Amino acid sequence: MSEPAHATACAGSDTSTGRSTVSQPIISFRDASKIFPGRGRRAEVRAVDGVTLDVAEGEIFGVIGYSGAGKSTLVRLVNALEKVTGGSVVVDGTDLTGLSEARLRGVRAGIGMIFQQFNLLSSRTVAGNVAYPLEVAGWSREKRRERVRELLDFVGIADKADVHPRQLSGGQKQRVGIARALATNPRILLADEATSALDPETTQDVLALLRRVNRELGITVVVITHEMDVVRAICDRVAVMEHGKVVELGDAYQVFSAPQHDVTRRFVSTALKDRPSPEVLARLRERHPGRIVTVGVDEVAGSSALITRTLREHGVDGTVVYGGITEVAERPYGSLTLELVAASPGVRPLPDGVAPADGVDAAVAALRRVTDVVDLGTAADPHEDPSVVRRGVGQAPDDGPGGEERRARVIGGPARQVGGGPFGGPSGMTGGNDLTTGIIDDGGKR
Ligand SMILES: Nc1ncnc2c1ncn2[C@@H]1O[C@H](COP(=O)(O)OP(=O)(O)OP(=O)(O)O)[C@@H](O)[C@H]1O
Repeated sequence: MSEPAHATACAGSDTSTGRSTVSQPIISFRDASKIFPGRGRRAEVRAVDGVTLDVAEGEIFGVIGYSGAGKSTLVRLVNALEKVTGGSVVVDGTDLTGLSEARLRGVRAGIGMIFQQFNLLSSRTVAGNVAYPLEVAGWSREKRRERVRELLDFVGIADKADVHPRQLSGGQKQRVGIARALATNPRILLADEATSALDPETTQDVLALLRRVNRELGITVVVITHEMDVVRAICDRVAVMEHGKVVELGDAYQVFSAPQHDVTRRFVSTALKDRPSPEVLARLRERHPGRIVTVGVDEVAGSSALITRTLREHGVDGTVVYGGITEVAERPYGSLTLELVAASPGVRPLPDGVAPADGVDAAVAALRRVTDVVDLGTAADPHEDPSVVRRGVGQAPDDGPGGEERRARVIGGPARQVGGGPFGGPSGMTGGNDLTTGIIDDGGKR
């Protein structure tokens, strides 16, 4: 794993945002397990299996995994919609193990939750939905009205207060869900596949709203998803789950740039489309006979200006033939694939002592000193792309001298042992809903 799971203080958010980078955990899982007993011939299910991790106060923490990995069960342990069968979960200093229902209601009051299917009350207006947890909590009519107005303003649907959910788009419904979850000022928001039913553009809008919830209201957000793009867009840290266990845990940028586990590599490859596939590479070689290299671009090494300067110093022309630079946790990350050709001395004088034939080799060596480089050879002498192997089955790459040190600079810590690549209730609702706290539950989707 990328990070000791037992740490009591957690690495927090991006320093460039000016937010605190270290804070105390607001949620702690300690060897937490949830085993659903077998029934008849059905075997027991270890939905959550010995998970130890901390969620830092004020961060956006992602939990990613394929279907059945245990993500939903893990977060349902946080508001005790499911109870641990082993280990413990501590929320905001309170150990939930063995807590009475009355005490649990107090803990739940500090936790909001939103769902993939929104779970709105179809018989109530938008304002009525948002007011619902306030009614349950005993707020006066006047205070409720004021709070609902404030919340609908915050989520950007003040004009929809009097319409019913059926008249709303998916994105608007989720905004109502978010407003309702925030109504009683929770300190934690759990988002269970909150954007999975939305189109890509609406997904971005809702993710931007969740980021505002985190930044402007200081609410810790735990995002469950099966989409690495969601992690890329908003998460500070991420836990990758498989078969009930956390198989990788770390800063989102670090996990993207040096994924350790096969499952993580598969997720990362779905979110980063910057590398040419073998088929694309074959076509590139047909069109570009020169030396093809893929260079990493990130906030420390490999800025395009640095790459251009390095090539110029070696009398080499570089043409971008493929690539993409995106943001991971609001920091630049990606790669460019270049065709390198020694500049003709007639066109541009070579630096002293550089012969045209040496230029490309020397430039590749120099690029390796400033960024991660995958040398794909030429059409006449093609080199295999090790990242195809690396991203597929996880062999450790040889990313050239200085690779570990470079990655350490990128992730802001000491050099690590890494095996990853250089880029390397009421009507209309289902489920059990706690009418005392206004907690809305989707019944665990089962
Ligand atoms: N109430 C339950 N009774 C029995 N088994 C359950 C129950 N809830 C979940 N499970 C099982 O626990 C495992 C983990 O389920 P969980 O819903 O936590 O996974 P998930 O990663 O959220 O999956 P998905 O993305 O499909 O929702 C699955 O095998 C599931 O069938």
